[in-house]
Amino acid sequence: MGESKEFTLQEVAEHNTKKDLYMVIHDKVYNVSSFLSEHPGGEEVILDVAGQDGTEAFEDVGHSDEAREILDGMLVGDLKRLPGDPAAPRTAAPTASSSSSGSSSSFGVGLYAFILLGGAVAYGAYQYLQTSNAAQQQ
Ligand code: HEM
Repeated sequence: MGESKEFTLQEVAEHNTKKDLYMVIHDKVYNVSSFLSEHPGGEEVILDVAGQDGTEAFEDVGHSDEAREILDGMLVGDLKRLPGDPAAPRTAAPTASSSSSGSSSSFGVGLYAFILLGGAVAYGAYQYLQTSNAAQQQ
């Protein structure tokens, strides 16, 4: 423990050139410079996330296990998120099933909870108005 190097997002952002290119995926920091010209998806897409968090870009493509093994060989350390840094993107973990269609479910649950809560409040307000109306009419 504690042996691997830690980088902040600021430090990763300094490595954003072709010859010195770091990239964050799932809060790990990779030095991708040597792989850039070999990437089957082209240099451009990787340069787009040079020095940044490329988790979403990487996972959106649905990269193979082979691609993840290549990543392992380029690991240089862990990302250290500071207070105020953007939170880690909520994409499927590398070990999750190959289907990428479930990523919106957490939002769905929150939305249902919100609607239920809103309904309960509206019902309570309605009941209250009914009773106070009835009281006035007597
Ligand atoms: C350093 C991180 C990355 C590694 C190691 C990597 C590796 C690979 C590998 C091995 C493939 C071949 C297909 C496969 O095995 O899945 C591939 C394809 C591809 N990659 Fe990446 N990739 C990386 C980052 C990215 C990023 C950030 C994007 C941005 C969108 C991207 C876009 C693509 C696309 C579009 C293909 C498909 C190319 C095709 O089939 O014509 N990759 N990548």
